[in-house]
Amino acid sequence: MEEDNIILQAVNITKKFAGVTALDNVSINVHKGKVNVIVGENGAGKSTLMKILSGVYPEYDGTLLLQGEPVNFSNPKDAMSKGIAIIHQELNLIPYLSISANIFLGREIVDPLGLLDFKKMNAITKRLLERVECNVPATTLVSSLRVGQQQQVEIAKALLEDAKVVIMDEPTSAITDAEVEVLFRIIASLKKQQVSIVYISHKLDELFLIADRFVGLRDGKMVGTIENAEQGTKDDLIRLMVGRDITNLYIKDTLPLGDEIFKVENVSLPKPSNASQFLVNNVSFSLRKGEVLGVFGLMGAGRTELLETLFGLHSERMSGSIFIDGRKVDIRSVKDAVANGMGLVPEDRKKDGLVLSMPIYKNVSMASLDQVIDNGFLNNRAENGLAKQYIADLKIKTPSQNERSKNLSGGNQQKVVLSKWLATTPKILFLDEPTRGIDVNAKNEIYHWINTLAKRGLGVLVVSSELPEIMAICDRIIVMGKSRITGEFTKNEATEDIIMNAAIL
Ligand SMILES: Nc1ncnc2c1ncn2[C@@H]1O[C@H](COP(=O)(O)OP(=O)(O)OP(=O)(O)O)[C@@H](O)[C@H]1O
Repeated sequence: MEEDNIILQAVNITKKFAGVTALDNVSINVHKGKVNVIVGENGAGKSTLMKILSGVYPEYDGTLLLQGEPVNFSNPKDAMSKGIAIIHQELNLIPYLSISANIFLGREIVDPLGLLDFKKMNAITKRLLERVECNVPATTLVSSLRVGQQQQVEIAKALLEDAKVVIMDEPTSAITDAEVEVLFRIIASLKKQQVSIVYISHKLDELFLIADRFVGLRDGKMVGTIENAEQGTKDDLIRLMVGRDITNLYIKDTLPLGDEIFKVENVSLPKPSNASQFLVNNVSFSLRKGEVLGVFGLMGAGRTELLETLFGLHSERMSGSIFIDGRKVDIRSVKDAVANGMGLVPEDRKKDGLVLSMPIYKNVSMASLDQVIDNGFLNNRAENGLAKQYIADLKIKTPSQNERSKNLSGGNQQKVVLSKWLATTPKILFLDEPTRGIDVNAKNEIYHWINTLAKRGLGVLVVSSELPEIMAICDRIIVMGKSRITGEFTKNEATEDIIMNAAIL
């Protein structure tokens, strides 16, 4: 590869945090007009490297070269003015401002009188929105946009500054399949304009659709590249990430099922704004001990609302009945749910699952304080012991149980949330998208965990929008569409086509 095909280079980059070397002498090249995919297990250092490339971390050892010239970005704005933009997993728009105001925030256009030139800014925004296939007026409030559209606005914002490199950190983790298609078309058109993409994702199948080349990171080190993505196989990619083949790929054991542990009858949840429309509409199902029941549905089908309703989060509006071990229960709060042996690992770990500023051990014990209280006092040793056990069991990558949760990589944060709920020793566990943002190896480990829990006699309800996942890990699958149950299939009956057809009813 000739030098002029390389737009951005990281040369011998080392980045240390207290106690952790996140990047160890890493050198990578970003090729011009290509989709450069960075792969690696959770905690490998991908996000840290992206933050260095985009000015979020101005301090590190080593050098960045932009078109062969050394650069040092003092902050993301500085990086952006030099043509490097980053689209974070959590989008950064201001909801109560218009699209145009967001795009021009901090770089507003003023007319000769010094007044804000809305007409000009709206006109430029309109053109940028067209480039990213977002067909809404420039004056639309960001709060009224779907997540996928907000992401398109972020990309439009990057294009305003004529980005040469756009970094995307797990861009498809929260958008619909239709929005993914639009995103991939935008990426293709950016490539044509010689814009370079740096892309991180754990969804291996999608990577093969868009990657031109792969760069592998492992434990903070650069371990190799696959220069021609078309010639790489899924096994090559896994080997690059993990350093070995994953031989123990998951297939669920078929276990004898126990008695019915959980039953739901005619559960409904009306919309807060309109009691004649429903977020969950007349849902009934049952779950047996040792059973893994999947809930599949497209975005907005009511899956997360169903779990929340059953977990006592909307008790004031909910109707219908819940039975545990054949006994009718009244779940009016999360506390009631936990007291009745239920656990919920939520979809949005940062918002609902973790207190990020707290150390790991506090998060792990948070929902099971009775286990770590001695004579009315918190027993620090018991709390630490509990956390240590889960760090070992779930292979959480951290210097110690004292590390603040916000310093963990995304995948490892997810494992802490899982630990928190396993520590409550639930009888019924709800998992909402349990492997989002999780690498291929850790996914496999989590599947084995789910199997182990089922063997211990738990009833497990798993919501997932990944069809291959739900088909691999469940004994039975219910499908939701438009807030109702639209299909139910055993493991043997389920095929991707049948499930998808039920979901789009
Ligand atoms: N601010 C921080 N303070 C301390 N340690 C950190 C900080 N940020 C990252 N780390 C550590 O650096 C390592 C690399 O983390 P990074 O987030 O870059 O991984 P990643 O490859 O993006 O992982 P994932 O796929 O799980 O998101 C991890 O061990 C993480 O705990």
